[in-house]
Amino acid sequence: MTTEPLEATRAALARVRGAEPLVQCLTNTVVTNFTANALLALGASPAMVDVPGEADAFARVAGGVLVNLGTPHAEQRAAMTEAATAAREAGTPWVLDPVAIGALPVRTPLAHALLALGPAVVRGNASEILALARAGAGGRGVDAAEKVEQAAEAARGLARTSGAVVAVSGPVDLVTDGARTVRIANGDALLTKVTGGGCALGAVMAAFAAVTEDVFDATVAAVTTYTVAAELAAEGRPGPGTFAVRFVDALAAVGDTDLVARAALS
Ligand SMILES: Nc1ncnc2c1ncn2[C@@H]1O[C@H](COP(=O)(O)OP(=O)(O)OP(=O)(O)O)[C@@H](O)[C@H]1O
Ligand SMILES: Cc1ncsc1CCO
Ligand SMILES: [Mg+2]
Repeated sequence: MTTEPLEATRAALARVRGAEPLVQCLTNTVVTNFTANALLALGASPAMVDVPGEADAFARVAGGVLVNLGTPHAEQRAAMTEAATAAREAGTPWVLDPVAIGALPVRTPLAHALLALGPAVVRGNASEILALARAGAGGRGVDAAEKVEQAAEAARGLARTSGAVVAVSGPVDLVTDGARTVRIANGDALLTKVTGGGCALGAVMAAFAAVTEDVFDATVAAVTTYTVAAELAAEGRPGPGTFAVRFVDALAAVGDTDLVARAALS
């Protein structure tokens, strides 16, 4: 890290809230509303601009872009390639979330093609990262079949070959740029009982990357803020529906005191 990670996280969160970065999301139909609410609660400004003919221009003015392959219909696939190409040209950091790749025949080659367009961050569960690194067959639908540490070496290799920061989610998240690796032991299993727990994290990474020079610092800050908020929301062990609502509230409320008290970075 360029700065001590907890300090970098606190500073990055303040920048997100101060700058209200515009985050373009090309994401799946399951999690669109949850993702927009998570970004708004955090202090960012979401825009689900995923139509060919609009995606290019928007990626040039957005602070960050999310490309999530959860439900990649033909029109959205065209817009994804458009947005990623424009983001690369304009220097807009963009996040690739290769949802459920491995065996599925449309999204798997699409993920590899998008990877070649230079995402700033690749975010996925262990099975998705192993599949993108061509070291695994993929997960069970959108869920991981492997543990985070089983994907650690593949994540480092993928970071080195692609130039992206790679983030593997799970009970303990791992973030690597191929040289540096940080683990974040925060979060709550309730995040896996609500759809979009991983998908909204990708959007939050785009918001942090929009306001942070070092993409590795940005990604660590995003995961730390997001998973500490999940811990706040999980207090009292609510059911999954109540947790989802409380999580949005917690993204708005999470602050320095919570980060200092809870962040478990190593
Ligand atoms: N057992 C757990 N304990 C604590 N936090 C967890 C646990 N499992 C996942 N998380 C957290 O949940 C978030 C989403 O991670 P997960 O690995 O479930 O993503 P995913 O499989 O891509 O999700 P999605 O269903 O959105 O595709 C991350 O912030 C991670 O830290
Ligand atoms: C359930 C589901 N199916 C495709 S995308 C998605 C959201 C969680 O990844
Ligand atoms: Mg996922």
